[in-house]
Amino acid sequence: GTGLVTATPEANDVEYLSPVTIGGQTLNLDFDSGSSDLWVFNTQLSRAATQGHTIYDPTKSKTFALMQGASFQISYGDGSGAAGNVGTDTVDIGGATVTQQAVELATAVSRSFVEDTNNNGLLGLAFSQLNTIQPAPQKTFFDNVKSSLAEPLFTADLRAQAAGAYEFGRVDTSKFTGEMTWVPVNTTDGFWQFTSEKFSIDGGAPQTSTAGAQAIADTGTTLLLADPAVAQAYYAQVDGAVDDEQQGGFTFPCNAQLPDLQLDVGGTMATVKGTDINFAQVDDQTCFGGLQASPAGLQIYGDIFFKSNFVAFNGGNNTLGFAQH
Ligand SMILES: O[C@H]1CN[C@@H](c2nc(-c3ccc(C(F)(F)F)cc3)no2)C1
Repeated sequence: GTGLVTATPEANDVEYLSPVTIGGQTLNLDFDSGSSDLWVFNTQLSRAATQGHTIYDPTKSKTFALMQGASFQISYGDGSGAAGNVGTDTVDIGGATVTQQAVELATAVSRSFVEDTNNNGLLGLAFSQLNTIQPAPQKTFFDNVKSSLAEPLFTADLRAQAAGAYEFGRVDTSKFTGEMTWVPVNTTDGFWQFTSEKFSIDGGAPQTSTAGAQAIADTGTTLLLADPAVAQAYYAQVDGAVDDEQQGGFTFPCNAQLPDLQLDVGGTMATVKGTDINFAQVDDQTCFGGLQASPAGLQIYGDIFFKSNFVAFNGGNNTLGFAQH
């Protein structure tokens, strides 16, 4: 079978939310190809924590079962996190269905999740080895649904300030232009990881990123966190750009002409549109860049990258497909 849901951007495209039906109850979740837990806001959380959120009530589901003795605790790149207990229930994403999917019920969430009232939990789409359930890690929705899909893959079609889609089981070739390039994935660390060691600015001479070399496709990260050499070289081409410690990264005058950025994905160059690199206004003249230096050795290609590139995640042969859109 297949499954299709919309991916609706929050303000400034900081995240994209998609409807998931759990035991007959539908919540908007943040699909995250950089983690592997499916957890939800639910009736166990305090009224204060759930104010404004849509919550899952396991007592109202005919198909819920508690996973005795199981718990989870997860933290994300920005220091946010959640923890709680675990059950199983029927999970449906746009028609693709898994019975007895591990559903993690938060009993504690960090402040930033409480305040993000449209986000009612995360659905992890990285590899199951990263699942945090104890004593025994459980499979992701994709791992469970894969064998029943027409093709063992899902695609991310994220758009700048417009509704996009996640699709399970097929590659909708009407969603992109030109050819799709497939590259091998290194699953050792549980991410959709690939080699990315070259870059160019506005189609100029290719340069080699020094610390870079490896990148992950991460729909749950807002920005494009690249090798510092990439960010330095890019913003050197933008008049008035500065690395502003107070703002936490590179900023530039909002009327700046932003060049396109080409990034190597497994040997082929993928383009990130300059317009997509203007992320958000931080004061009347100044804008914050969607391209920033990665704090780690690993490059994290987040939503800024996906706005220019349609990506297919193939769990059958562990490859990633990239196409411009
Ligand atoms: O951990 C890595 C795996 N993917 C990245 C990720 N980060 C979040 C996240 C979502 C929402 C929030 C909050 F609502 F603001 F709290 C915080 C973090 N989701 O995926 C980073």
